[in-house]
Amino acid sequence: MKSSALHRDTDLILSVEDVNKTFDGFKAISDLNFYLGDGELRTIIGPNGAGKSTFMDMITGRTRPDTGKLTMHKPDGHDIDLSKLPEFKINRLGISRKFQTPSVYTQHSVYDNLLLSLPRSRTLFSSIFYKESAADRAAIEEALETIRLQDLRHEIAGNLSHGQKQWLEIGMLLAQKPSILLVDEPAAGMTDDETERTGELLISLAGKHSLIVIEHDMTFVKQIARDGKVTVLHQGTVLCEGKFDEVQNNPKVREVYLGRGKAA
Ligand SMILES: Nc1ncnc2c1ncn2[C@@H]1O[C@H](COP(=O)(O)OP(=O)(O)OP(=O)(O)O)[C@@H](O)[C@H]1O
Repeated sequence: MKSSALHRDTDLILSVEDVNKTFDGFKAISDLNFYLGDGELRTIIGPNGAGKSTFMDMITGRTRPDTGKLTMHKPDGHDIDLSKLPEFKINRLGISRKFQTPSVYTQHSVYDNLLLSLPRSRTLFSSIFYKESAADRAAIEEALETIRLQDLRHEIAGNLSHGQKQWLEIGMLLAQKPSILLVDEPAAGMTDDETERTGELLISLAGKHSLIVIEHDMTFVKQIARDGKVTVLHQGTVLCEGKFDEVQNNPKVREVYLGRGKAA
């Protein structure tokens, strides 16, 4: 039952099958199997060292699996073997990653940050002849609306709050129209209000994009998971998968994760 072909009926966008990764004799990822539906918002939790970052690193090509398959399923029916591709080519396929710390151009305005992130505009930006097109402006307006920073479009990004910077960076990634967006602990360091708004933002992206969100904050996980699936990683493999309540009440999860006092 591990053939990716068998899973095509269910509109998958990503299959990770029998993946292993060892660092200096330490098995960071162990027989990992994971399937992401097209348009799904999947939350991943797991204790420190469970392999969450390594998992994302393998999807984006930052780290190569020792064995196993990572396949992106394109809407046109083509399957692409990610394990053979360099990082920049995986990015060009529409797999984008948002790291935990915000990365924006602090000297530029919110608007110009979004302009800079549009495909092709970065190399042209410094040219005095560069003028954004109507399509560019429409894409920027759409991103501003999605991240709810319309009123701060002229603000210098360096002056934004931590949460606003995170939303801006998400907007910058969205300007590239990713198919799969990987988001690493978006709520870390945010106020409660910012956390809730971030949850609303991610929920609004599901359907248009497929998302994998790693998070430790259980209130936030509950907010974004809603009726969707939560995957629990432990010792480099999937310990269990299910709805938030099922996962939270699973004795194995409580033992390895919730029982360690990190969660609600
Ligand atoms: N480049 C590397 N070299 C050696 N060991 C590594 C490397 N990358 C990760 N590891 C080890 O693999 C294991 C999994 O690490 P990983 O960072 O993927 O876990 P994580 O679930 O993201 O943890 P955290 O929640 O603390 O970020 C850890 O024991 C880590 O020390």
